[in-house]
Parts: sequence; structure tokens; C-alpha cells
Amino acid sequence: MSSSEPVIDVRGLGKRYDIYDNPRDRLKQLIVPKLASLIGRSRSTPSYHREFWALQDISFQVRPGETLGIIGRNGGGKSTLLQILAGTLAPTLGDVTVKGRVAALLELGSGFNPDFTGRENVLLNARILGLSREQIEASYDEIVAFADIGDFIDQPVKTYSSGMFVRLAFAVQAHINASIVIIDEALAVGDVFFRQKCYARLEEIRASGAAVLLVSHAMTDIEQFCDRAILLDHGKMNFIGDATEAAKRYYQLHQERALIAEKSDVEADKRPQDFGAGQTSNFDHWPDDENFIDASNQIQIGNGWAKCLRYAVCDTRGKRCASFAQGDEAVFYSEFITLKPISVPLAGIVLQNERGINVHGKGSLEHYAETPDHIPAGVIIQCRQTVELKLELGEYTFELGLATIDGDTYRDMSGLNHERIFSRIVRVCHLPRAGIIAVGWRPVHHGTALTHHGIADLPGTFEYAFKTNSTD
Ligand SMILES: Nc1ncnc2c1ncn2[C@@H]1O[C@H](COP(=O)(O)OP(=O)(O)OP(=O)(O)O)[C@@H](O)[C@H]1O
Repeated sequence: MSSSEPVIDVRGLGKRYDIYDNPRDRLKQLIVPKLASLIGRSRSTPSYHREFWALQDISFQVRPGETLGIIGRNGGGKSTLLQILAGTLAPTLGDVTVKGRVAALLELGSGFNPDFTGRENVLLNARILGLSREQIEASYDEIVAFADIGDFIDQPVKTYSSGMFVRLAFAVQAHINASIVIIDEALAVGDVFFRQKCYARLEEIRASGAAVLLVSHAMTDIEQFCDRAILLDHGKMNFIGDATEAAKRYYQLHQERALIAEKSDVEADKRPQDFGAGQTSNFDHWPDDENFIDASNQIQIGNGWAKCLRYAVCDTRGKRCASFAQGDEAVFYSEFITLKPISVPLAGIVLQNERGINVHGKGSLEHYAETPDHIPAGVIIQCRQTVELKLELGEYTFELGLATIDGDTYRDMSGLNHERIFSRIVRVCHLPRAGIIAVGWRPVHHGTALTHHGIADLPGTFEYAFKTNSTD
């Protein structure tokens, strides 16, 4: 198979479910048409169900070595699509071509027999998945080592914890030399060490030329692991393309839904506060115009409530700067204008390294910045954010964004968990490719040139104590 030939080819896929309000209707639907045809009245048979299209007009291709993310809000159709690709569900419309052996990490361990030992299940499962006796023998030790469940391998799997069960099931699927690997949130289970191991293994599988399909609600996984992603919304393909872009659109979609609820919060009768109209800036220092980048030439993804006017990255003297020494302070300035009234503004930046990994994302929310609860339309929001660049040497791209959240949530944040807060945030304006900064060596007179090794310099302490060894 040439590397450009797709291993998955989906064209015009549709999946319809027939919804019955009660079991009696289901029975009627089964019997009445048959009776009607017996008495020659099949044309006027009533229908006892509603049609629901879980997937509509889905078309895409996946090539060997590619990782495709599938994202979407709950009920978007992700699992339905994966089940069709895995062959456990039939499509209603369209053509689905899947070439090669499929490892489906959907309901992990569903093929295991609870009374058999782990060892027996591995052998049985691998056989069912199409491995020959020789292939099983060749990979058996690797599977057991990967699962890392110790002596439990010789115990019946009904005695396993759910974590052990998943580890073993994942281990089998990850070693069957599949040409397509389908994963539905399977990696959300297990501890962080096991997840890291799973991702490392998936990288190997992908490097060996297999195609990987990954469903996840964790956009960081999608952005870091996938080349492209499909965004499903109510069963339709809202977007297919670059994974980072898909993740952004996922959030945007999320906000557009939250927007309706949010709008009622921001009432026109809320009196605008004094926003210092006519002043150049409320800050003691604001860089001169020549330091700013005009944001109207930049890509801005937004919901129309505000737009970014301009921004600047400066050194501590307020001069435009794109190249810093490790540990220097960078100052990010930005100006947004509100086009509609918004609640509490949440502005911030995200720094990504050369591998596209978010190494730092922070803003007014995490800094608990002082802000009014309501900002009317027509106000220029000025932001100044400092970041100590205690980072690995290298180039970093930065993103800028403005979001909003209702005042009650902002004030009650300490009592709410992250998910709760996050679900109430409406993303207003986002500049995904605002610019690049470089972090280089710090010229040193004494001490070490590098402040740390690795991506981040984490706050911490180190102490020594010395004592004489009294046994000598
Ligand atoms: N057997 C079924 N009968 C009727 N409707 C169904 C059936 N299975 C799924 N659906 C509906 O199809 C839609 C898509 O479901 P699916 O499970 O594929 O979504 P999903 O994107 O995987 O959601 P989640 O993120 O919550 O897992 C949902 O509205 C769901 O209620």
C-alpha cells in the first residue's frame, strides 16, 4: 500500500436512529406494517417513531501514519462514528472503507472472559484480534510487561481492579500490529504514568505507519497528539483540518452556546462605570505607539463582542522586544475594544514551544486582577501582563485572548472547581498566532548559565546539611 493511499475512506456517511416514545410503539412498528401488507394496505401504514440523525454527510480520509482527532460536545456523534469505523455499528447511508487490521480501544476488555486468567485472556483476545500463534508468542512478553500487573497475570480477571483490567486490555490492543488504532477516551483511565506509557506506545505505533483515530474531550491531547481533527456538532462536520484550529473552534462553539445564557446576564440597564474616557491610559507607563503591532492585520477568532486593536511585547523599559535572555521579564500589552457589553473581562496569553506544547498560559483570571463586573460596548480594555521567562532556551509563539465570565462566578472562584469555572467562560476574541519571542542564554559573570534544565523552571527550594560520620 502506498503511503498516500487512505486506510480509512468515508464518503457521505449518515447514521439514523429510530426513536420510539415507548416499547409499545416499537412493537407496533414491527407488527402493523406486516399486517397492513397482508391486507394490501401497506401504502397507508402509519409510522410510530421519530427519526434522529446521529451523523449526517460525513466525509474524510485518513492516511497511514496520520493521527486524526475527533472532537465535539456531548452527543456530537463521536462514539457513533468510531463504532461505525470499528465495524460494530452499520451506517444508514454512505460508504465506509477501512483497510487493514483495526485495534479498537473502545470498550476496553469487553472481549475478556472474567473466569479466565489474564494470561489466558491475552492469548484468547490476541487470537480473536487476528494474530497467529507465532505472532502471539513473539509479543506475549511485551504485552505482559506493558500491562505491568505483576502476579495478577495468573489470576482470573474478575479479581482485577478496573485499572488493571484496562491496562491489560490496552496492552493487548497496543501490540497487535494494527494498521488502524481507534481510541475513545481510553487514555483518560489509569494513572498518569500509565497514560504517559500509552502515549509513548501510540507514538511508536504511529511512527510504524499506523493511522490513529483519537476521540477526546481534552483539547491539549488533541493539539499535542493529532495532525488534523474533525469537529462534530450535532452529527455534522463543523470543521476538518489543523488540530489546533479545530480545538479553537471547539471552544468557540462551546462559547456560542454559553453566549445565549450569558447575554441575559449582561443587561443594558446596567449603568456604565467611568472608564476614563479621553485618557491615553490608566497605567503609569504605557509604551509609545511605535512599539505596538496593529491587530487588524492578524487572524482574530471571535464571537463579535470585542476585537483586539493592537498589542506589544516589550522589555521592562517599555521598548518593543522579541529576544530575551532566560529569566528576563517580558511585558505583554494589549488593547481590546468591546463591541457589545460583556461581563468580567478575562485577558491573558499562552506561550507555546517549538513542538506546539503549551508551556505557559495565564491571565487576569489566575492573577485575580481587579476588574468591574460589566463593561459596556465601546470601551477600550487595556491589559498589561508580565511574565518571567524562566523557560528552556528556544523560540516560543504566543497567543492573546479575551474572554468573559459572569461576576458571581468570578467572585466565587475559590469555591468552584476548574471544570465549573471553565464551563462558564465565554471566549470573546482570540489571536492564535500573535507573534514569536526567543529566549536565549543569559550572559553570566558568575554562576551557571542555565537556570534549569527542561521546559519549565518551577519554584522550589534546596537545602544541604553536613555532619561528620561518627562511625569512622
Ligand atoms: N442507540 C441509539 N438510539 C438512539 N439515539 C442514539 C443511540 N446511540 C446514540 N444516540 C444518539 O446519537 C447522538 C450521538 O451520540 P454519540 O454517543 O455518538 O455522541 P458522542 O459525541 O460520542 O457523545 P459523548 O461525548 O457524550 O460520548 C446522541 O444524541 C445520542 O443520544
